[in-house]
Order: sequence, then structure tokens, then C-alpha cells
Amino acid sequence: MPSLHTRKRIGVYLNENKRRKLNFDVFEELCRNHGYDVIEVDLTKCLNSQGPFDLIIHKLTDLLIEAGQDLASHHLVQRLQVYLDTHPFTILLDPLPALYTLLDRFQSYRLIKSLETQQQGVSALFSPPCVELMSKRSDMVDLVRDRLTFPIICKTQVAHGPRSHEMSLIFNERGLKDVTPPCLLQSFVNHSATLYKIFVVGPQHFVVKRPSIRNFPLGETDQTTIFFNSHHVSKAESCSHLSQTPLYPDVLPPSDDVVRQVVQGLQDALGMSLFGVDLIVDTQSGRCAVIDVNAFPGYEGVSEFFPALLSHVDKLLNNSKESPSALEGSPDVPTCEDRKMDLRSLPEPCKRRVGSTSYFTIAFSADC
Ligand SMILES: O=P(O)(O)O[C@@H]1[C@@H](OP(=O)(O)O)[C@H](OP(=O)(O)O)[C@H](O)[C@H](OP(=O)(O)O)[C@H]1OP(=O)(O)O
Ligand SMILES: Nc1ncnc2c1ncn2[C@@H]1O[C@H](COP(=O)(O)OP(=O)(O)O)[C@@H](O)[C@H]1O
Ligand SMILES: [Mg+2]
Repeated sequence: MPSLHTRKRIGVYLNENKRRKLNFDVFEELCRNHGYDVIEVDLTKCLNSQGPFDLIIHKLTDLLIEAGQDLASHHLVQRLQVYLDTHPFTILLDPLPALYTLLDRFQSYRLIKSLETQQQGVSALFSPPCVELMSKRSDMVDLVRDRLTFPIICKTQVAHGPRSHEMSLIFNERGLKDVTPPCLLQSFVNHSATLYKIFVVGPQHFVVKRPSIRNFPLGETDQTTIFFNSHHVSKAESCSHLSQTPLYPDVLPPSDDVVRQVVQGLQDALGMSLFGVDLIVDTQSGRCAVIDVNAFPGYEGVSEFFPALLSHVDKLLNNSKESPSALEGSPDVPTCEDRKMDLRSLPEPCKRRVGSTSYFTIAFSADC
């Protein structure tokens, strides 16, 4: 007789640092008081024995980066992928393909650029011109002359991880010797040291004002390259020398329409619920530049984060038709044993039907 879990089950995968910064235990308690079971997901162990999961909230970015260099991390990600492939009703916040896009600034900016081109009429939104540099190519100066304007901001291609916030401001062609490919060069947009962070939680979003980088004279100057860490500039408590500014007139925040347009465009393109967008307002034109998109940011300054997240999780779980908790243990749902075959021996995923649900039995060489 299949075991029926009456309470829906939420898996959580966050590293200790993130869990502590968010004080996520409070959210988990909120969920339990709301009738959910909350389970910390351990990717080093078989997920079937920890599941079933109706929904998994995660920030896997560290592991996704490590999985590119380390087989053990790769297997952990693969274990989750096999679980998701064999439990199609488990909701993942947020889908892995979207996270891979946001890990690479080249891909992120191509996506932001596509949002800009989708606009009708006078575009209120734009993505500052940028150049992707895989190496210090011989035509780099010509590329910059052709596509960018000084000052230029240089960002690593990889958007996450310890070195991903090390940046530089370049003020002339001589300064281009300081670039560190693979990197993205982007025209700097004067925005009077004011950054607007849009924090998205499902259907809701919250705008938080943050310090940023002061204005510079446009065009080439003799200023030598400035190296900085963005986490010293745009945190709520940052007071970097780059943010020390003469008294700028108050920068008008982006309009609600523009914010909604950015959020909707990114949600449609990425299919994500938990992300942050960095917006700056061009001091000259008043247009909004989208300069960064982050998966599962810190939501600092958003006091409504937990209630908004619980409300979103509620909607997702109450709208989901079948629940893996209800189906788990059904004779036809593949168990851990079914999958302990060698990946190489199975030419195609085997498809099984359980009622209206198709389950795939995917061979997996490691313990599931
Ligand atoms: O430093 P936090 O906690 O405020 O959050 C970081 C975010 O700062 P923000 O909340 O936007 O001010 C931060 O946003 P920025 O990159 O600073 O725009 C990132 O989202 C960062 O995640 P990751 O390390 O790039 O995966 C976030 O780091 P994690 O919290 O995910 O480690
Ligand atoms: N094109 C730009 N013009 C002006 N300032 C920028 C631009 N791009 C980034 N910045 C500044 O640099 C900071 C970090 O850039 P961002 O792309 O958000 O990187 P990170 O992923 O480190 O947050 C921003 O918060 C903003 O202050
Ligand atoms: Mg940012």
C-alpha cells in the first residue's frame, strides 16, 4: 500500500553562510507552523530516502561552479538532476538552466540585451554596451573604440564565486592593458552613486536603494585604472571612496512601469521566482540601465521576504495537481533499487506510466 504523506514536504539546500545570513531557520519554522514538513536536503546521500519533496528551495550556485572543476561536486548535482528527472512533480526554486545562465555574465547580458530589443517605442530600459573578451586580442582597442565609451567597467565572465566581484574602472586606451580575460568590458553609465536593487519573490518585487559609484567625466581622461570589489561599494552599509560624492541632486527612482517591465521580462525568459536585478538611472538621459541579475540574492532591506516567500510557496503547492508525496511508494514509481544500473547499459531512458504521469527510470551508476 503506497505511503501517503499528508503534509506537503519542502526540501531546503542552502550553504551555512547563506542560511545564517538569511536567518532561514525562522522561515522554516514559519513553514512548519503553516502545515509543511521542512527537510534539509543532503546531496551526499540518496534523495529517495530523504524525499519525497513537493518543492525544493536552493541556492546551488557554489556547487554548480565547483561541479565544473570537481567530479564529486558534479555527482552531487547529477544526483539532484536524476531525482528531478524521476520526480517531475517536484517544484525546484529555481530551475537549474536559469542559474547556469546567470553564472555567466556573457549570457546574462545577452539576455538583458534581448529584453531591450523587445521594447516597443522609446525604450526606457537599456543594457549598457559591452564587449566579451576571451583573450587580450590584437583588435581589442579597435573593438573598444567601435563599441564602447570611456570610462569602461571590467567584470569577470564568471558572475559567482570568490573572485567574481573583483572589478576595474578603465579610463583610457592605455588602461586596457589592465583587463583580465575572460572578462566583460562595459560602458560605464553615470548614475550619481545610486543603485536600485529589485528583489523578486514570485509575483512580488521590492525596490531597495543602495550606494553605488560616483560620476566620472565621460570620454578618455588620464585617470589611472581603479581596481575595486563591488561588495565594498553597493552593500547597504558600504562607504567606499568610490561612493564619496559631491551632493548630487536626488536621483529619481525607476518608474513602477519600468520595474514591472524588467521583472516580467526576466521572469518570462528565466522562469525564476527568486532573483535580484540591479538597476541604475542614467544621469544624462534618465533611462534605466539593467546592469546585473542575481539568483537568490540577500534580500537585505526586504522585511517582507519571508511572508512573500511563504505566500509564493503556498500558491505553488496548492496549485500543483499531483503531489509526489501522495504517489511515493506506488508500485510503479521507480525506487532507488531500480536505478542502480550502469548508465552505459541503458540506451534510452525507460518510460513508465503511473496513472496520467510518465516516470522515467534513468540508469545511474552512483547511489541515487
Ligand atoms: O551578500 P548578500 O548576502 O547580501 O547577498 C549577495 C548579493 O548581495 P545583495 O543582496 O544583492 O546586496 C549579491 O548581489 P550583487 O552581486 O552584490 O549584486 C549576490 O546575489 C550574492 O550572490 P552570489 O554570491 O553572487 O551568488 C549574494 O550573496 P549570498 O548571500 O548569496 O552569498
Ligand atoms: N555599466 C555600469 N555603469 C556604472 N556602474 C556600474 C556598471 N556596472 C556595474 N556598475 C557598478 O558596479 C557594481 C557591481 O556591478 P555588478 O554588475 O552588479 O556586479 P556584481 O555581480 O559584483 O554585483 C554595481 O553595483 C554598480 O555600482
Ligand atoms: Mg550586482
